[in-house]
Amino acid sequence: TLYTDPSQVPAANKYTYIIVGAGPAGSVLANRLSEDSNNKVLLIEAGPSDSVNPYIPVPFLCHGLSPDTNVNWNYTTVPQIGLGGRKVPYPRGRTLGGSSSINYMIWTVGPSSDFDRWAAAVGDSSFSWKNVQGIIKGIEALVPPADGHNTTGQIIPSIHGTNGPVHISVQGYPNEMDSKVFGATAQLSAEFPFNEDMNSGNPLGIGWTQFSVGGGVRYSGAKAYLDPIISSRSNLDIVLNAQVTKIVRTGTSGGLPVFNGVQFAQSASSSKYSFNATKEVILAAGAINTPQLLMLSGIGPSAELSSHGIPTVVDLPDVGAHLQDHVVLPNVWLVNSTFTYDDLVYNETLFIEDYVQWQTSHNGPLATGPTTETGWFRLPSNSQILKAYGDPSSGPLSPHYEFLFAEAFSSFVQESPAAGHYMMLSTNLITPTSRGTVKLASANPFDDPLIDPALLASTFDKLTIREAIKAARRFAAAPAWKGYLVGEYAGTGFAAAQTDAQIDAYASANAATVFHPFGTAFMSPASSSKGVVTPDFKVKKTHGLRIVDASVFPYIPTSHPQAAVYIFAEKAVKAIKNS
Ligand SMILES: Cc1cc2nc3c(=O)[nH]c(=O)nc-3n(C[C@H](O)[C@H](O)[C@H](O)COP(=O)(O)OP(=O)(O)OC[C@H]3O[C@@H](n4cnc5c(N)ncnc54)[C@H](O)[C@@H]3O)c2cc1C
Repeated sequence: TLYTDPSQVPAANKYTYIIVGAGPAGSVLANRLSEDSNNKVLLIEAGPSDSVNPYIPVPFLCHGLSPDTNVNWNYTTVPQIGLGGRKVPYPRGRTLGGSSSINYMIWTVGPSSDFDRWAAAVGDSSFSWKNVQGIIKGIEALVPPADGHNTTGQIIPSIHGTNGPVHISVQGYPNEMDSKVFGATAQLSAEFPFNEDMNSGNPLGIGWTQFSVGGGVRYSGAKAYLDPIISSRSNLDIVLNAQVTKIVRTGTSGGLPVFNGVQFAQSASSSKYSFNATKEVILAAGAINTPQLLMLSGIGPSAELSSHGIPTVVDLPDVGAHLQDHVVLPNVWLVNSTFTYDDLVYNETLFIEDYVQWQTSHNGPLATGPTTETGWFRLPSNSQILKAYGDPSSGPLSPHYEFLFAEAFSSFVQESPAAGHYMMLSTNLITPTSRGTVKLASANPFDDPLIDPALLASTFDKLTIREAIKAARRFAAAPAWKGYLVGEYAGTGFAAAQTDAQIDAYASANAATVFHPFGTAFMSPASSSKGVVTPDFKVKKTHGLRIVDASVFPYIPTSHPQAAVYIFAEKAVKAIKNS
């Protein structure tokens, strides 16, 4: 049953599992745990249905879902030291599908070494690359792009799943820039090699972006895992517009506090409702709201809790610590072209034509994701930066920085100019050594948490993004761009940023988040005094409570991370079913 208001859930209902948050992780859990008809499952989502915003299913319109929309928590960071004290928007999805309903849909599983490093860090080989292959194939269904073109040479079908819930495709509708990107890749292949499929375990090089898009439609966690079962599974209840305000301690077992109750409400002024799970409460509220909720419930660093008058039930200092995020720096070039996606911003008639085409056939330019090529690179092995600061990557296949290409103006700091044609080649920092925090602003669950992703805060991060910008300029100097790239855009300070000091100042003034918070309730061996959850996703020093979402990763994926979240969630299901 789908309830749109907390007051509709019958008070007499009994649940085996209560899941908090309907992002990709929560959607996987709700589907898999309700496969067993003996389980009665309640999925609680703070936001509304994903049907309230018509842009959600339209791949290219992901740009219109952040910031400040009705399916978003619309957070802002605290002032960022590495960004000259700027605060930056920090969108998180607040609807069925969570952030996978507002994200940019880039689908990357990351390097094999990420999985092997997680396995080593948590002391459990089931997380290794070799051991998650079956899980990855079970999640994916590789499908043709919306324009149906032959994808030979763009993707290796044999490494993908064919029958999973999340549809995956390359973008379709090749544009003018694509041939230039691959021309430059061929010309400069020693530094920027072509990679036919970056989801093979080796992402390095430049290739076609794969998206969680099928048939021209976004595949969010909700579309993939909830839509197919929402009306048929009588043992699954979903309640929308219900914000969990506290995880409730219901007793003690074996000397440990049992946390299998939840309290939720529609808003600060509305009534509160409480339910207990007979087995477990599973937090899947994401890397920002999961630590917030733990702290509101007395689970976290005791000094932080007592500063807000919250009694500590379980002292876990790593709750809200170790926040890791990727940094985006959109670099813009002017291009010599009569059409780029900028025209959709300038020409309303054209936009409406394309939108109508998408509405009638799920086809056309809006049926594709926003960034047609992606590249992953390492600092050179003799790099002074690696010598001085160590190598934070997971191994020789793990990238330090990324290129993302889009045939349009893009800046997180400025509005689009009123005219002109542009290309964006963003340089993204993938292995940050900075660590930030999520803290409470107050004991009121309806106050936004204080989010400090510490963007570009460390010297390693600053020096690496500087090298990435220089690499992007080397790539843009390839002969293939001649006649197409006109010059670097001046308005963001890019063209004028030539000395190292100028480049650093430009990066600090223009960088923002790639929206990938991770690690705020990280996993470690059960015997370790560090960390928040055990390798079977149980919250340490408690009974009846697990966390399954982006919070639990000991290191941020060196990729776009949604695939890793699905993989961890499918792994967690196995752990829950086995216990
Ligand atoms: C704008 C944007 C673009 C992105 N682009 C990409 C991309 O292209 N590729 C990629 O791989 N990744 C991308 N990501 C990241 C990716 O979407 C996330 O890593 C992933 O969704 C995290 O999943 P999650 O289940 O941990 O949390 P979330 O997806 O954040 O879901 C958490 C859910 O819990 C709900 N919730 C939170 N608190 C409560 C509460 N107290 N009570 C009830 N419900 C609650 C939220 O409303 C939300 O629905 C992007 C993210 C954003 C925001």
